[in-house]
Amino acid sequence: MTLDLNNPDLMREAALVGGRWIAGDATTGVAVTNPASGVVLGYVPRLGAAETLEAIDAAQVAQKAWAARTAKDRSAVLRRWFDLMMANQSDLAQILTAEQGKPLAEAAGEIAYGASFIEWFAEEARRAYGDITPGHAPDKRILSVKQPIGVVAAITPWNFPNAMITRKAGPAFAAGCAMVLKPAGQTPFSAIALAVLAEEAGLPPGLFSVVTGAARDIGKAMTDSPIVQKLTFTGSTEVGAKLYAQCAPTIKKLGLELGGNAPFIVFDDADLDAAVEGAVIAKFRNNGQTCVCANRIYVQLSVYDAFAEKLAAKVATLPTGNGVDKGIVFGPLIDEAAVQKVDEHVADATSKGAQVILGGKSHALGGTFYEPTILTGVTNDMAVATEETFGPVAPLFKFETEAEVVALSNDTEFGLASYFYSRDHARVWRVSEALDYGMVGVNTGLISTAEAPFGGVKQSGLGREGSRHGLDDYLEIKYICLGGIEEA
Ligand SMILES: NC(=O)c1ccc[n+]([C@@H]2O[C@H](COP(=O)([O-])OP(=O)(O)OC[C@H]3O[C@@H](n4cnc5c(N)ncnc54)[C@H](O)[C@@H]3O)[C@@H](O)[C@H]2O)c1
Ligand SMILES: O=C[C@H](O)CS(=O)(=O)O
Repeated sequence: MTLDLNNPDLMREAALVGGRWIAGDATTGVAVTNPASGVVLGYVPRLGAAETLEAIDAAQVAQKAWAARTAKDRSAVLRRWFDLMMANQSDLAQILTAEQGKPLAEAAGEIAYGASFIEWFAEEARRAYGDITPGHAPDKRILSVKQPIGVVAAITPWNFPNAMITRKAGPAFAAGCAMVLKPAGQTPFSAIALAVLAEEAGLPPGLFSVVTGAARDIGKAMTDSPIVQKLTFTGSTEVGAKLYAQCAPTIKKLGLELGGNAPFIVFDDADLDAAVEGAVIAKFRNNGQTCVCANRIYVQLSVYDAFAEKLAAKVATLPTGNGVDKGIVFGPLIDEAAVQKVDEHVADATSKGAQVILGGKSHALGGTFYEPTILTGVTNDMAVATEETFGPVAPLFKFETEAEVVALSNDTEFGLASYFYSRDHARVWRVSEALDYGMVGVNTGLISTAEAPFGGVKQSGLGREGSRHGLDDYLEIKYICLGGIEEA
């Protein structure tokens, strides 16, 4: 399938291994399909352990030279990469929509968001400060310097095929590391397009590899390799736990951005219209396929009916369709398994007494399109209360007191994002501090930005991506003790 690209070279049916491009084809390669139409977009090579080890070896060589360059020099290359991403934003968005399904406007937004991590870490690259600490003895001086971890392996998901990569590549290259990336099998072309632009920006050969193909084999080669000093993974908690265990024998540093089950709380003192706007973003962005999506919507009793009515009225105006068509808000779900999970959650809820006030079934468009759905009368015994739906289902729970809803919100093994609406400043402080999550959105449903430390607690992961903290996850602190400094 041909896309209408200004820069056709960005849509490359190939993987990048240690500086060489390996072509994919229909006979031996892996097909990549458009979730809106089922049409095959193209093929990427089915690579495995051998090519992964080749990429790791090349990364080890390239990383040494890259780390030896000045931070200012590395910063300039990253800045050029950012400029190229923005100059090619329309093409990158077209590729992203074609393989992931999100509407073009949302895809273009992801490109800008993804590029912002490269921009941010182009600036942070020059601020990996060390310390000189007042010593404990007159003949000694205590220094600490920050140095790059080395070769990093990255594995990323399909739901944000651009930004989940740059959120790792930005700090990694800024710190002086090299990266071997395995993108999601559903969305490799966005990763490949980033590599094409990285080469053009001046990233040296071998520093960044994109290995497509057999996930388990590629992942095992990454986790087994003693050369790989860090694994950074974004995806499900289930897979994250497996990779965590696989990294243990070589004591790798880990970055884990895993699953979520975000509560979205509407107190009776909230601005209801603002809360509805926030709920639409927090619940339905990327068709509900984000790790920080509101998975449980708790509404205080006295405003429950008004909120439910307003939310349904708003969502009913938002169109579903092919993401390339103008004005579309809801694209397809990524695959049939995603539709099945959404259907199971809706069926489970209604079988236990929930009511469907909007949607509730596959869309008339067929395929993997699903009607945006709002459920009322939802209770804690339903699957939507404990499982990540990862689709366009807004389950509305009732609550009476602040203490009750904080306890309900925290009753999960996840701890990524949380949200609440209230105009009582004392309550804002109390609830922000009481929610057991890595991130809290107060009177907003959209919190993700390069300037902020993105990440979770409990089984939602380890580490932070973005902010000034994000660079530290790719640096080691080296302590240098200077002795023998005798008095003159
Ligand atoms: N915390 C975050 O920032 C964040 C962001 C996006 C998605 N997610 C989570 O990811 C999940 C959805 O994404 P997904 O379906 O792509 O997740 P997934 O865990 O199924 O896959 C993620 C990546 O891991 C790879 N993978 C799967 N099994 C593997 C194995 N055994 N060895 C090596 N690699 C393997 C996949 O090919 C893909 O590239 C949801 O749970 C969502 O919450 C979290
Ligand atoms: O799926 C979760 C990603 O982290 C998306 S975002 O960073 O919240 O846009």
